[in-house]
Amino acid sequence: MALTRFERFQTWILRAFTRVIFAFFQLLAHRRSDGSSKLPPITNPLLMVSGTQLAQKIRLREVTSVEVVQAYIDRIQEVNPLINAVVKDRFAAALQEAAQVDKLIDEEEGGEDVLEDRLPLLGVPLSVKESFALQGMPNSSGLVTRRGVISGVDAPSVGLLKRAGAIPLGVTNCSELCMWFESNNRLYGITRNPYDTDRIPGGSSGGEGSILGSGGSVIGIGSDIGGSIRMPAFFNGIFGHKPTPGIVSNDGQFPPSSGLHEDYLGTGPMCRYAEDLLPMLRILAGPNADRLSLSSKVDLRKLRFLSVPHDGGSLLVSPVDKELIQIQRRVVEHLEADLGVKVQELHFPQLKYSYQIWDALMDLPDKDGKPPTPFVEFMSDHGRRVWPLWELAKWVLGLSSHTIAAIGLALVEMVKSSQPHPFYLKQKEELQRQLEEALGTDGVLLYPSHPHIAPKHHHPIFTPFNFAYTGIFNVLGVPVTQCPLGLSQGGLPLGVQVVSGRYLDRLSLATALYLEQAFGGWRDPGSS
Ligand SMILES: CCCCCCCC/C=C\CCCCCCCC(N)=O
Repeated sequence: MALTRFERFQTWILRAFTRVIFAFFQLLAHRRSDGSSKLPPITNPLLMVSGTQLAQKIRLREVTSVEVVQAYIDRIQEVNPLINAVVKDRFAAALQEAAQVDKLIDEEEGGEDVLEDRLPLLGVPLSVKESFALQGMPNSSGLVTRRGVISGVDAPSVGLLKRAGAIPLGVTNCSELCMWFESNNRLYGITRNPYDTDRIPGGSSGGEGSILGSGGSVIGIGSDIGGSIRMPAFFNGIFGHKPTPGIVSNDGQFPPSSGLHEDYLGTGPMCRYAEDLLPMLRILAGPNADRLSLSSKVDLRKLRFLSVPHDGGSLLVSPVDKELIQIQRRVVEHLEADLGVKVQELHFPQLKYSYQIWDALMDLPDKDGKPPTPFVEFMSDHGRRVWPLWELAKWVLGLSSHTIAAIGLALVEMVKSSQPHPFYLKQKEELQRQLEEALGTDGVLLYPSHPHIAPKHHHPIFTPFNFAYTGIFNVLGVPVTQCPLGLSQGGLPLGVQVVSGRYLDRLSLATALYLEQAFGGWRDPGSS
């Protein structure tokens, strides 16, 4: 299924056209930009340890929870004016809760083990994506018409983290209705990348990515139906995990899932240190954790590693940056030299239809025949319908309360056929079969996280289909861990997606721990 000459010509024209338009856009945007700002380096050593280690230090009374929470509040206050990641804080309440934790530890007579077992994250600060219900905090998903919506209860996933002892510091920005990979909306504004504030932190969990990457949070929670955990994790140099579907509850988020979206949406941990991924997943999974056998030891030498360097040349998606191809090759070389394994390079011809496959699957009805809620319905203004073309006209005049991305998605929805194309459904079946066969029960696959290293602000408008590199694994229903791999020549995070078979999340999580050791994991953007 190689591309025909005509297809290659079409692609070339499309890319050249996009480049010219973006260059023109940049020229205009440059005149309005206030320039990139450098984040201050992290000076407090408390900010340089994992959540797991912080919890242990708190339990052992080496440090108080109040000290830890205060250290994170100080860092957020230092960086947030530059990155606009935390959109509403609860610092006073968090400090009170931390004081209660310290009191509880003073009074606990059962010993450290009891606390570790019952409250593994006791006293550790947590950030939460704003689209999740967190009691007493806004839950708008960046929608102006939801201004003032305050959660009365916690989303089940957030509740589990709180019951494990984590202390939420606030909620973080996302794209409008969580359906874009730049975190910008008309309610809270635009979030910036801590490594270069002229660049995107990704989306939709971009506030999480940005605050974690900047050292203003150590553990957080995100959601992902097309890459919304993995893209921000990649662009901000942190870890993120999209679990096997059906393991972590997606309830208590806005917008709620409909159609088959529940099968594709993943709620999962985002964090700076790989050792926090597994304990967080265990907590988030609740009773479902047993289905993942997370305590079984993984011997990396016994795994089969597979590497897919690119999607094979999609007409719609950009080619993968050279530095990303090179770093994935370095991972392969490292695995072979260090573990003595042979990494097999694979190519799946269907991957070049990743966007079309994702799009076709997203339109399918649920098992009762109910189609997904149209995107435009979520945009509606207190029951008043939003007309995408009218909204576009308003946007041009600067009068719309929606982002161009949301308007664009509503327009696309308006013109596209509601019947998924059978060709793409067939491609998905074939890809699923081949992927499952390749992964088996001991396979781990490396795949680029995105074609580009963190792009400039607004660039996704010109490359809207690039999320297909992550989106394809949502519809394939496999777990994926996003791993940082150091910085590019330009000082921006590099990374890779690590994919494993269904219910075998522990394989990609173990690989993440290994890659952190080998490639250095998260770096302080202030010192890099
Ligand atoms: C401004 C132009 C808009 C054109 C829209 C072209 C169609 C692209 C289709 C879908 C983009 C969805 C991006 C999904 C990003 C991640 C979503 C998630 N929550 O995981």
